[in-house]
Amino acid sequence: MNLAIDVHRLRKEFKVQKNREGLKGAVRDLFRREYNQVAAVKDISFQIPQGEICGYIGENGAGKSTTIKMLTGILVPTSGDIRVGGFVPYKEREKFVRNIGVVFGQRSQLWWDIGVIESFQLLKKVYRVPDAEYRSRMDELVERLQLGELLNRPVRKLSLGQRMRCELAASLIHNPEILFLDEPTIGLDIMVKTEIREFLKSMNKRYGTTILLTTHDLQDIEALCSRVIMLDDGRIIYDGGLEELKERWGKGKEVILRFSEPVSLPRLRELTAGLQVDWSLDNELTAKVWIPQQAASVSEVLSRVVGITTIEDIKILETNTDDIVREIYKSGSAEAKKELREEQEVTLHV
Ligand SMILES: Nc1ncnc2c1ncn2[C@@H]1O[C@H](COP(=O)(O)OP(=O)(O)OP(=O)(O)O)[C@@H](O)[C@H]1O
Repeated sequence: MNLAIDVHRLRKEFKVQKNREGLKGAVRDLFRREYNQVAAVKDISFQIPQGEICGYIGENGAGKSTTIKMLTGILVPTSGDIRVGGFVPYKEREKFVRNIGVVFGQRSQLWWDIGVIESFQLLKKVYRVPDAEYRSRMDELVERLQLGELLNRPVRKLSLGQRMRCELAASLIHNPEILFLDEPTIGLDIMVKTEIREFLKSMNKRYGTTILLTTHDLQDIEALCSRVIMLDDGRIIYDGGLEELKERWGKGKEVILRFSEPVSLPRLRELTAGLQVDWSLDNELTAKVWIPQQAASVSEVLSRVVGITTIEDIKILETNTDDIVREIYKSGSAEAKKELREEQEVTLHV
């Protein structure tokens, strides 16, 4: 397996100045500064194979940006090993940057006062992209990201969504193997978010571009990532498939059924006797059933009720990823949460 990103026991500590209290303390600080060491990333290890789109998530201050800055060579790690595209990012800067693209949603890599196309031409020179390659690449990016009308406008005159489309194009001018995206959809409306997600998916498929995506928007993760790495207080608390995460931590499913004839709660409960599911009625034709993860499957419940009358419509609602991830953040550990749930199950069965 070819690895795009290979990280072993990566650590970053920052030296933070201590502020002593009061005026006396402030004066003493002027003469003799004291410092604390703060660990932002604490000995994390992970590997990302070429061509994967991986979500890198965590609450504010978890250490995501610090990791991305080390992976892109902006920060030097305190300890640990990193290889990105075969390079040690902070050592082999010039060769290394030709392999990667970076988009920081909150910061621009384009020159504010000049036309977008001029920024692109400058980046072409920085990355030493041959003319023919640049032309065919630009044709593709302009078409896919609908940049035609934006090319001659200065960046400061673009809307956020227009600027983000240009930022993406800028990060891909040199066809990098690995793309780092830090909050690429922040502040964008749903239409632009969707366009950007579709674009990223197609780039990944077409060129096998590896993407590491940092985001607070879990819809980005759902749309793009098969894998997610979850960070809390500088440590990895989950690294695995998104579906697995949902299966492991989802609490159950709610199924809404619309019947062709009136149904009663006692009848529904009687039909599903023995399954620990919970029925309620919205109106005489519409019933809701909550199926806890461990209690029964949707098909078991449906097979019991299917005979009573025709089912006109079925809607299955799963616990959404936002809820699952919020709960894991709250508990601080995916493992701790699992133990907690197992405990609850034991209590339930007693
Ligand atoms: N240059 C720095 N000097 C001191 N501390 C820093 C520095 N950069 C980051 N930190 C601290 O390291 C921790 C991790 O910060 P980081 O920016 O990596 O988090 P994050 O997960 O990207 O958060 P957010 O979602 O808010 O961007 C925080 O406690 C932050 O205050």
